[in-house]
Amino acid sequence: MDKNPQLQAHVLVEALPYMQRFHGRTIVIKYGGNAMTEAHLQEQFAYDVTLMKQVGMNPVVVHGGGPQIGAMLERLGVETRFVDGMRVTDAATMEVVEMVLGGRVNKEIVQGINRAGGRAVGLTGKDGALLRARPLRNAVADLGMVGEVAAVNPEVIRWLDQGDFIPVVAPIGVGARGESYNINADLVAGALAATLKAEKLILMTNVAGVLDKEGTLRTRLEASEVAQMIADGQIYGGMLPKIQCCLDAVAAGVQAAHIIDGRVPHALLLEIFTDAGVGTLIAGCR
Ligand SMILES: Nc1ncnc2c1ncn2[C@@H]1O[C@H](COP(=O)(O)OP(=O)(O)O)[C@@H](O)[C@H]1O
Ligand SMILES: CC(=O)N[C@@H](CCC(=O)OP(=O)(O)O)C(=O)O
Repeated sequence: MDKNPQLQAHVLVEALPYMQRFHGRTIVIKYGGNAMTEAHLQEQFAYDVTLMKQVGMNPVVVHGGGPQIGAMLERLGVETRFVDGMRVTDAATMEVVEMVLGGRVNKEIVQGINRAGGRAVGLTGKDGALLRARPLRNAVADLGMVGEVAAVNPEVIRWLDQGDFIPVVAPIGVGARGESYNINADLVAGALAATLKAEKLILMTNVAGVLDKEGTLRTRLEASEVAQMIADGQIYGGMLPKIQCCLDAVAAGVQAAHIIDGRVPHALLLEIFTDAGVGTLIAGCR
C-alpha cells in the first residue's frame, strides 16, 4: 500500500477522540472460529487487539473454534450435530472440545498477539475459577455437557488487565464437581462483558451482521424487534446465541453490542476508531 504521510497523520488525529473515550475501558471481543480461518485476518486481528491495548483500552478476547472442533472430530471419526446453534456434547466430544479450544486455538491466538508485540495470556474458564457453569437445558434435546455460565469470577481478568496483559479466554466452564462444560463462546463473551461492565461487546463472525429476510444488513436493531425476527425465522442457528447475549449484555449495562464481519480487514479498528461502524449495533430498551 502507498504511504501518504499526510493521510497517516489525518487518520491518527481522527482516531484521537475514540482513544480518549475508550481509555481505561474494557472491550470484550468474541473472535469466532469462522473469522479466524485465514492467516492474514488472524495477523490483522492480533495487531488490532495489540493496538487497542497500547492506546490504553482493556481488550478481553473470548474465542470460539467451532470449525476447528468440527475438523478434529471428523479426523477422529466422531459424528457431531447442532441443536439451536449448540453442539450436542457427549463425553468423547467434550474431550476433543477441551483439547482444541484450550490447546491449539487458544495458543495460536496468544502467539499471534505476542508476535504483534502484545502480552497475551491464555485461559480457560477453569483458570482462576473464571467461569462456573451449569448444564444448559433445551426443550427438545439433551445437549449433554453443553453449559451456560452460572457465575463469573472476574478477579483473574482484572489482575491481567492491571499487569498490562491481554486475556484470551477459551469458552470452557467448570461445574460444581470440577467437570468441564462446553459453552458457546458468544454466551461467555456476553457474560464477561456484563460482569466486567464493559463499554462494548463486539462479536466477530463471518457474515456482514444481522440480515433481514431480503438479505439486507440491519445496521441497528432494537431489542423490541428481535423477538419478532426470531418468530419469523429471520434469525436462526448460530445467530440465536449471538443476539441473546447482545440483548443480555445491553440489559446488564454494557453500552453497545455489535455483531461485525470478521472477514473485513481490520474490522475491529474500523468499529472502534471510526464513525462508519461495520455490522449490526444491538441497542437496549433504554
Ligand atoms: N438474520 C441472520 N443474519 C445473518 N446470519 C444469520 C441470521 N440468522 C442466522 N444466521 C446464521 O448465523 C451464522 C453465524 O453464526 P455462527 O456460524 O455460529 O458464527 P460463529 O462461528 O462466528 O460464532 C451465519 O453464518 C448464518 O448462517
Ligand atoms: C456449545 C457449543 O456449541 N460450543 C461451541 C464452542 C465453540 C464456539 O462457540 O465456536 P464459534 O464461536 O466458532 O462458533 C462448539 O462446540 O462449537
